[in-house]
Amino acid sequence: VIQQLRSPLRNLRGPKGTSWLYGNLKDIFKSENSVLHEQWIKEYGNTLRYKGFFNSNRLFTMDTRALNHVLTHSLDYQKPEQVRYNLSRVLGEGVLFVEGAQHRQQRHIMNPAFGPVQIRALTDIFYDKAEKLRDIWYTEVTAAEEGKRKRIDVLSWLGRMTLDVIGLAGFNYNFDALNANEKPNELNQAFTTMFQAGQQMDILRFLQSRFSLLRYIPTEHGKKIDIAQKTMNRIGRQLLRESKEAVIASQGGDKGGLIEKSSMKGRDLLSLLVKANMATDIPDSQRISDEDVLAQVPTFLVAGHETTSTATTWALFALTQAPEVQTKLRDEIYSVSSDRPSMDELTALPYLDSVVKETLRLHAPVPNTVRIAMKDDILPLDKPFIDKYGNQQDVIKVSKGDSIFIPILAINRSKALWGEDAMEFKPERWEATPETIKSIPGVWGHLLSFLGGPRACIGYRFSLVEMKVLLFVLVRAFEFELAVPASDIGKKATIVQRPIVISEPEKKNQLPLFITPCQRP
Ligand code: HEM
Repeated sequence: VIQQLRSPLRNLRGPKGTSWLYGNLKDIFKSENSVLHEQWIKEYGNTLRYKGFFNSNRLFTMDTRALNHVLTHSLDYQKPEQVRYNLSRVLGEGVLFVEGAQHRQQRHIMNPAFGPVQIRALTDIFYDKAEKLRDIWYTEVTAAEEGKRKRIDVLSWLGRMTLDVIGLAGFNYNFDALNANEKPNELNQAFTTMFQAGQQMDILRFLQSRFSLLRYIPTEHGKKIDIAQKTMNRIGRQLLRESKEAVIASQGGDKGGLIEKSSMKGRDLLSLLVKANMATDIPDSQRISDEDVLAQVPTFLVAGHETTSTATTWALFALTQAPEVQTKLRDEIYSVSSDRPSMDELTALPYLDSVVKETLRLHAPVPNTVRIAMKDDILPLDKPFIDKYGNQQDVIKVSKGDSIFIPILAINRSKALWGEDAMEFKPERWEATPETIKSIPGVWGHLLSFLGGPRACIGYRFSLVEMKVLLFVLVRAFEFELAVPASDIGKKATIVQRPIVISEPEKKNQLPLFITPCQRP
């Protein structure tokens, strides 16, 4: 209460809360991502406040200078305590969870594993799994009865593909999720339990995330997470042990052979991380503990699996809605003679690049995130705003504890930044982009999709190459058509925004497509 009374955000204009407990959050949750925020911008301008839990004030600004300040000062703007609690239940203290010096230390050790050279070495894994998916789809659609077309839920298949990829590329573990006849293996089951539990919200969980004393109350949901966590931990330790043994063996056994940080040759991310952490040419103070290394296994799974499969699903959706784009992309792909171009050849394809950028712009898989101010601060602005007293303000004042919404999707599709056609899927826009987007503080492509600053997505290169391989292999082999009317496709607003068929709510997330093998000219 005191924090709310002293917060300068109370002087900003914005909508009234519609619930004493949820403020405007339920309305936001009920509507499609960003839609309500975009209405508020029209009503109150670029900088406003809306109501969060217990009607607290939350800052919402589209000002790219202010957002840049928040993202680049990651020590002063951290993840909210309740988000961190929920993350830690599922992930342990991985890089997605930790803050401050521990985060800097983990990122420092992990960054090299995500460099272009390391991702190049993973490209074969992407191709192996993309081709396996292509062959499965081919068998499914050609086995359909004469005259009947088989609907394929591309979202779930792409999810299996990216799970297999992150298993192998992340820590040399074979989920074999693309093997439809096999029961999901132990780690897959544990991960699914955790992920589903992580997405559910009830009143007790909500209160537990806010009030630490309540965390001692045992719940069914908590028990499930505990069991899944034990499985993940056991398998994680085994993978870590294997990685360490492999590193030692590759350096000529444990007879004092020196491990150079620059000699990273193992392919999977965990091995690279283990190698970098065991390197003899880094000071001990830079090393991270085994527990911290272990926490990266579920972190990679959660952060790197659904995000990429969702992005590729939206790319296929967009292609079904723009047949001319699909044809143009296929023509470009056909111009490549090899079925497996190298990572460099793939990244040099301009239209494929534009399609991927445009998908990540308009269908950002993570549509927003939130930060908390750790101290009183002043955010610089590009453009002044008018407060609720009608006065012009040239900066935004925030106080310690204030919550700040980071509008990834709203920035990605802002008409002020991208032009009047910002809501349309147009890969051609990337041939000549407006100057205004240069102010967007994103780590890649002037987009906020992977965020920016020290907490930007570490896996963006991994994801881009994986998406490009998938689109190359799939669009080369098939034509895609939506199996339901486009107006029946909606977006479900959770952490990752996935498609739903509005008329089939019981099926949860899905994207049903008709897939036709194409005849190469
Ligand atoms: C299209 C795919 C992806 C998207 C859109 C995406 C998006 C994001 C975003 C928005 C964040 C910042 C979240 C926040 O701080 O609130 C993030 C962080 C992160 N991502 Fe990704 N991501 C993708 C793929 C991946 C992949 C493939 C990996 C790993 C293999 C990965 C690993 C991570 C990690 C470890 C972090 C935490 C970084 C830190 O806090 O230092 N991501 N990602």
